[in-house]
Amino acid sequence: MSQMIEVERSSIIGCRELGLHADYANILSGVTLDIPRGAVVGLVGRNGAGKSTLLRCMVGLAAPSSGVSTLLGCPSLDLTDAVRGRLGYVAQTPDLFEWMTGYEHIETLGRAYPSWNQERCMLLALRLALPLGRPVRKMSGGDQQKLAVVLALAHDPEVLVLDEPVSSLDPMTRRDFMRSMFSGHAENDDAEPSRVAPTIIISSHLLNDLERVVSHIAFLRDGRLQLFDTWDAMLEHLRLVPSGAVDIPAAAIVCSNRSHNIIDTRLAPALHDTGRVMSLDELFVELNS
Ligand SMILES: Nc1ncnc2c1ncn2[C@@H]1O[C@H](COP(=O)(O)OP(=O)(O)OP(=O)(O)O)[C@@H](O)[C@H]1O
Repeated sequence: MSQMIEVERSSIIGCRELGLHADYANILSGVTLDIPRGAVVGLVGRNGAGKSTLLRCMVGLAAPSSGVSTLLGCPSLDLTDAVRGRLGYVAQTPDLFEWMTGYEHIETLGRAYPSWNQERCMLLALRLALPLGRPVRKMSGGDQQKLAVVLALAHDPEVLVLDEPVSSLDPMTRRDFMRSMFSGHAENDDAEPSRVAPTIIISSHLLNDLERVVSHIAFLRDGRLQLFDTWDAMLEHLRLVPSGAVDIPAAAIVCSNRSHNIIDTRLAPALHDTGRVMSLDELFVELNS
C-alpha cells in the first residue's frame, strides 16, 4: 500500500495515522499530530500508554505497522545524516558507554557533529555539577541522565526528543536542569539571547515541571492520542463540570467519568463560565479515570 500520506509542511514532526501492533496488542493506534516549529510539547500518559514507543517511531528507532511519521520533512525511517545532525534524542535509559568518562563522551561526540558547541556543552555540565572525570559506571543514575541530555543539547539541535529526561533528578537539580534545557524559550531567553530555540517533545510524569515550560500538551491513552492542543488553550477552554450539573451538548464533551465531564467550551460557548479550570495534574487524572 502507498505510504503517500500528506503531512503538514510546516510541522517539524508529523505523524499520520501511526499504528504499531506487537505481541497481539495495539501499542499505538491512529496517532495523528503535527508539532509546529518552536513548540515545547509535553507528552503525557499512564505507564504503558505508548509514549516511548511513539517517540521511538518519531526518531526512526521503531517501525510503525501502519501510517507514517516525518521529522524535519524526512520520513523518520529514512533519516538522512543531515537530518540526524539536526536532531537530539535522549532515550529513557541513557545511551552511554559504561567505561567512558564524561570528558571522553564529549570528545567523541564533539568530533562527530560539525555544529558541536563546546562552550555551551561545558557551561551546561558546569551548571549541572556533572562529574565529567568519572566513568559512566561510577556516576549516579541522575548524573548519567544529565550527561545524556548535555550531550544531546551540545550540538544545538533544531529538534530535541526527550524521553523522561528528569525522572532521576532531585527537585533542586531538576529546576536547574529545566532552566538550562529550556533556555531560549519564553521567559528563559535572557540566558542565551542569540540562540534559536529548538522544537522539543518531552515525555514526563512530572506534571508540575512540565506545566511551567510547555507550549503544547499531548495526552496519550492506550496508544491513542486523546488530546493535543496548546496548554494555554486547554487552560482557557477546558472546564471540569460535575456530572448532571448542566445540559452539555454531546459535541462539547471531551471525556466523561462517573463523577465529572471535561468540556471544551469552544463547542459550548454558553458554558464558558460553568465548571472550573484544571491544573495539568487534575486534567491528567480526569482524562485517565
Ligand atoms: N518491543 C515491544 N514488543 C512488545 N511490546 C512492547 C514493546 N515495547 C513496548 N511494548 C509494550 O508497549 C506498551 C507501551 O510501552 P511504552 O514503553 O511505549 O509505554 P510508556 O508510555 O513509555 O510507559 P512508561 O510511562 O512506563 O515509560 C507497553 O504495554 C509495553 O509493554
